[in-house]
Amino acid sequence: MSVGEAFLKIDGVCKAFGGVQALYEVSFSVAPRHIHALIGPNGAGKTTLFNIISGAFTPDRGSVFLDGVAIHGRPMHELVRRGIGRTFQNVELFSTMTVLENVLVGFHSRTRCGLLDAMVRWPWVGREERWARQRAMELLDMVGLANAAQRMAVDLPFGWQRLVEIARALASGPKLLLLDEPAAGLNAVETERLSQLVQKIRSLGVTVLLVEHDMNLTMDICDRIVVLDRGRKLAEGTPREIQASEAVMEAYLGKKR
Ligand SMILES: Nc1ncnc2c1ncn2[C@@H]1O[C@H](COP(=O)(O)OP(=O)(O)OP(=O)(O)O)[C@@H](O)[C@H]1O
Repeated sequence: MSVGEAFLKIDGVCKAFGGVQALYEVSFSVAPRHIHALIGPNGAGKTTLFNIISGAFTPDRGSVFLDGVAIHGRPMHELVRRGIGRTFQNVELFSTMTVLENVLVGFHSRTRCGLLDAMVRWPWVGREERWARQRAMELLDMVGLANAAQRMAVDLPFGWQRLVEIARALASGPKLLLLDEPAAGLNAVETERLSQLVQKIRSLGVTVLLVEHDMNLTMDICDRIVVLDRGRKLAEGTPREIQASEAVMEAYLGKKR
């Protein structure tokens, strides 16, 4: 892939926490509308890299480019506006809100309405609200949870909560969606549904970068895979290339297949 084709470019990123070098000189690119996975053993640095891309952490060295623009070190809210959406390893929904309200929160970066506007209730506030509710219901329909819209989010089975989180991330209109272990805790049927959902999201023009331990899912749906090991990039390639890599088998899959 030439640099011109990269939608997300990670360039020489380093990050240390005290004496722990969580990431060292990590570089790779993600092409637009690709599904790209980041895999590696526990502590490899995957979540740290997600946190850098989404603006939670600043790299010690190196750069992150989104569509050619340097975004490292920018605040999270700006990165959401620039088109980065994410979900978390431990699902982070608002416990006192319904499913629909949780998704509506995701529209905040796209609507004009501030606290004062909401109190005054200009006519356009109502229009924005109606638009956001309609879009939120469409997103819930897309993830298969339209019927659960009025339920409290915390009352849903864990697998469904993950889908709500994806719907909320989509509400911000991302161009790049970061999914942190989306299949964790899902049963086989839910994982199959997730697989179809991620491919549908890509078909809508969204680039997807996911951290995932479920190798079947990763090998099935990803165009390319980057393998991290102890903070360094160990390998990169197509699922077939990664499966055939001796280095990956040794470091990550324990030589057995
Ligand atoms: N906020 C932090 N403070 C101190 N050390 C951290 C912090 N975040 C991550 N680390 C350390 O950095 C290294 C990489 O952690 P990270 O969570 O990025 O790995 P990971 O590949 O996501 O692991 P897992 O698969 O277990 O989630 C680990 O040694 C971890 O203990």
